[in-house]
Amino acid sequence: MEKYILSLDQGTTSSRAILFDKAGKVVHVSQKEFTQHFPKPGWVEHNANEIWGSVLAVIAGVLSESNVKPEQIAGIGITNQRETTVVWDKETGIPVYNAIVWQSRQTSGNCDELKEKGYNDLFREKTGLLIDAYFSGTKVKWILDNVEGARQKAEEGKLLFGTIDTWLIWKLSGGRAHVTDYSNASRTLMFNIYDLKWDEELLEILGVPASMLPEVKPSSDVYANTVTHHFFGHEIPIAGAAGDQQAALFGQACFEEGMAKNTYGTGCFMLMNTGEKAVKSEHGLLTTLAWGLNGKVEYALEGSIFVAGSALQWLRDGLRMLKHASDSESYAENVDSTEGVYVVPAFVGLGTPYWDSDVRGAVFGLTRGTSKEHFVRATLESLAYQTRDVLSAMEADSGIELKTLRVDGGAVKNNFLMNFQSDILNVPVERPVVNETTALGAAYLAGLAVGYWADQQEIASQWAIDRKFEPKMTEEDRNQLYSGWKKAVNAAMAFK
Ligand SMILES: Nc1ncnc2c1ncn2[C@@H]1O[C@H](COP(=O)(O)OP(=O)(O)O)[C@@H](O)[C@H]1O
Ligand SMILES: O=P(O)(O)OC[C@H](O)CO
Repeated sequence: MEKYILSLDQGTTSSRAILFDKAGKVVHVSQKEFTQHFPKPGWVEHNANEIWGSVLAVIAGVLSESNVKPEQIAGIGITNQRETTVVWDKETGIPVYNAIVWQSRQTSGNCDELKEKGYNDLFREKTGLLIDAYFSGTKVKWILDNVEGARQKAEEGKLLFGTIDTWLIWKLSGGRAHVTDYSNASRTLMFNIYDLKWDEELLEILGVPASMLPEVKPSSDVYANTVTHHFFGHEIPIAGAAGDQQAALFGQACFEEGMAKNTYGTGCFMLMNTGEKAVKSEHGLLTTLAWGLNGKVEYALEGSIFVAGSALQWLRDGLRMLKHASDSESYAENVDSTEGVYVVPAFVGLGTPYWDSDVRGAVFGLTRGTSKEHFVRATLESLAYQTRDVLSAMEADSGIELKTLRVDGGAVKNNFLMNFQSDILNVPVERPVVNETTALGAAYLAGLAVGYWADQQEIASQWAIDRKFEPKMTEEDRNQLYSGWKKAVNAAMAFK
C-alpha cells in the first residue's frame, strides 16, 4: 500500500490540502478560499471557525478526489499564515473574537505607546523582532482588553491563545494538544528566541497571562493523533508544524548558511538561513527561528513585505481592473514600460526596511496617457522593487552577496514578474518544479518525524529547477528605475 504525507497549508487567502509522495511530488491539491473581513480601515480579520471549516473541506476534497485512503497517510504536516491570533474558550472551543490577521493594524496605537515607553530595544533583544502591530503579542492584548469578560476569563485560566497552527492542531486532535513549534512561537513578540522560553518580563509588559500560551515544541515531532471522526475512522499522527515562510525555506532545501528564498503570496517574505547563530540586523530585518529539528534550533534573517500578491487582488476586487490575478502578466507585457508610473502598495503601512505603520498606498507619475496596462505593470513591478529593498538589507546585514534567489508562492507563475525581478536585482531567479514549497516544507518536517524520509540530505536531493530567469537589463536602466521607486516611497512616507 503506497503511503503519502498530507500537508495542510493554511494561508492568508486560502486553505490547501496537498498530498505528497516519497519523491516529494504533488499527488493532489484541494484548495478553498475563505472570507476576508475588513471591519475598519487597516483592520483585517478572519473567522477562525470558517478557517477550520475550510481545512476540513480541503481534507475531504483531497482524499475523495485522489482516491487515497486515510490509512495511506503516514503523517500530517501543518503550515500557516503566521502571527494571526486566535483566542478561544478552553471548555467550549469557541473563539471569543475573530482571528486578528497579521496584516491588521488595529494595535498600532498600543505599539506606539510601548515604543514611547522605550521598550523597543528590550523586545528586539529578546525576540529578534521589533514592536509592530504585525506580531501576535499586542493582538492578544487587544482581544483581552476589548472583548467583554475576556481578561478575567484569561486570568482564571479559561482561555487559550494560539496562532493558526496551534488552533488547527487543537481542533484536529479534539483538544488533546495545545502546542506550537519554535518557528511560530518566534513570531509572537512573547517568545525569547535565545532562552527558547515564553518571556515573563515581556508577558508582564503586554498583560498576557502565561496560562493561555501553548507548549513550544520542535517543528518535526509527533504532537498528537487526529481524532477519528475527522479522518473517516482512522487516527493519523500530526507530526510537523512551521510558519509558512520558514516551511518554504525548508521546502526549498535552504539548509546551508547563506541560502535564501523569497515567497510571493499575499505578502512577500525573504528568509536567509543563518544556521545556529542568530544574526542581529542593522537594516530593519527580523531575526527569527527557522525551525527546531534534530535536538537544536536554527535561525534565519527575514525581510517582511506586507503587500505583494494582495496588490493584484486589490486590482481585481477593489479596482476591478482584472478578472484574474494571472491576467496581470499579459497586461504588463502589452506595454514596454510603465512610462514613469509607480504604485507604492503600502495599504497596511510598510515593513522591511521602512517599518512605517502610518504610510498609506500611493500612485505617482500619472499622465493623460496612463492606461490600465501601465497601472497593472507598475503594481507588479512594486513587488520586485520591494524585494530589492529587502535584498539590499539582507546583503548588508549578512555580508553575503546572493548568487541566486530561489522563489515560490502564488505570484511566481507570473513570468513577467520573474524576469523583471531578476533584472531589478541583477541576480538570477530560480523557480523550482514544485511551486508548493511551503506545503512541501511542512510535509518534509512531518515525514522526517515519522521516518517517511530518512534525512535532510535525501530531501535536498529532491529539489529541482523549473526555470531560471537571468538578468538582461543594463545597469543604467536598472539604477534609473530603482531610483524612481525610492523617490516614490519617500514621497508616500512624506504624505501623512
Ligand atoms: N499569475 C499571477 N500573477 C501575479 N499574482 C498572482 C498570480 N497568481 C496568483 N497571484 C497572487 O498570489 C497570491 C496567492 O498566492 P498564495 O501563495 O496562494 O498566497 P497565500 O499563501 O498568502 O494565501 C494572491 O494574492 C494572488 O493575487
Ligand atoms: O499567507 P502568506 O503566504 O502571504 O504568509 C503570511 C505570512 O506568514 C505572514 O507573516
